[in-house]
Amino acid sequence: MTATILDGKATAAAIKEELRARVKVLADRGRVPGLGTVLVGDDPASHTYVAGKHRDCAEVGIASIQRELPGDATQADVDAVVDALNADPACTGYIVQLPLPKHLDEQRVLERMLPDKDADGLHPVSLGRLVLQKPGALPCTPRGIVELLRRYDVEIAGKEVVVVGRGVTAGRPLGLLLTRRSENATVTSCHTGTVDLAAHTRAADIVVVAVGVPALLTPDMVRPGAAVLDVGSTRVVGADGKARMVGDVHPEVRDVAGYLAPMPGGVGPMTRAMLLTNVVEAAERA
Ligand SMILES: Nc1nc2c(c(=O)[nH]1)N[C@@H](CN(C=O)c1ccc(C(=O)N[C@@H](CCC(=O)O)C(=O)O)cc1)CN2
Repeated sequence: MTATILDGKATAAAIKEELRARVKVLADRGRVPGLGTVLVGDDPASHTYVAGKHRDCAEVGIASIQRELPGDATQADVDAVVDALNADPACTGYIVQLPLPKHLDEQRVLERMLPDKDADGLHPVSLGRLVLQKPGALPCTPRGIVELLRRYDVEIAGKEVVVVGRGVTAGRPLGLLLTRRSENATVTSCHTGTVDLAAHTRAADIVVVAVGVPALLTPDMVRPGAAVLDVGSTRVVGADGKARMVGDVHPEVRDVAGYLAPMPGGVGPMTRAMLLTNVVEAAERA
């Protein structure tokens, strides 16, 4: 068996097309949405991701507000940028690119944001709304995973889902999202403390891996026909001395799974598309 590829790139392109039309309606009413980004330091991956977010904005007609701070910025420097975005009427919503440099208190920065301007769904109030199943911005990676499965008609309701990883941007909120009444999956959360990971993954209809351990999920750990989504992304240097990004799913899983969201080209582009969706929805609510 060769898995059907859950093509996040093509799906994100279709979503952006839909968003372009919605942004035009807003713009015709004089309400162009604006996305702000706060980027601290010179981590190359973070710079790439933020640049991609602004390219996406340009594609669909969302205005961009970019704020960059040096790697030695103080907590007060970051607070000042957050306060300015909170007060800026042109900024519908914004994100603080994670991770922040180690000397900064990430949680304090997120908590300083106005919850209604949280475009990422990572503010404690947004996460609380998710727990309570109240409307609010949803974290982009989990939302992208659910949207990708939906658009490929992969049944979620009643299915056994194993989520490997409990980070705040992906694994932990994904469990909350999938167990909402509207999704109705049964979710097992696995992590570094899980004793027999393979026993869990082998019993799953859907496996999502988001830990950052290259090729952690091997073919023998997957039930034939299951849907597998790779969220991990680790920079490795090959024998040829060249650096490349690798996922958490072993390439041969493609021969066992029924569906595969690969890395690259699966969940990552959906994360970006869901950020735009959150911003457009916030502008439509305002
Ligand atoms: N404030 C946030 N910080 C971070 C988030 C987030 O959702 N909000 N998620 C990640 C980084 N991220 C977006 O910010 C992100 C990561 C990867 C991709 C992506 O499209 N990756 C490509 C592969 C990588 C590449 O080719 O360079 C893919 O999967 O096809 C998009 C967004 C952590 N920080």
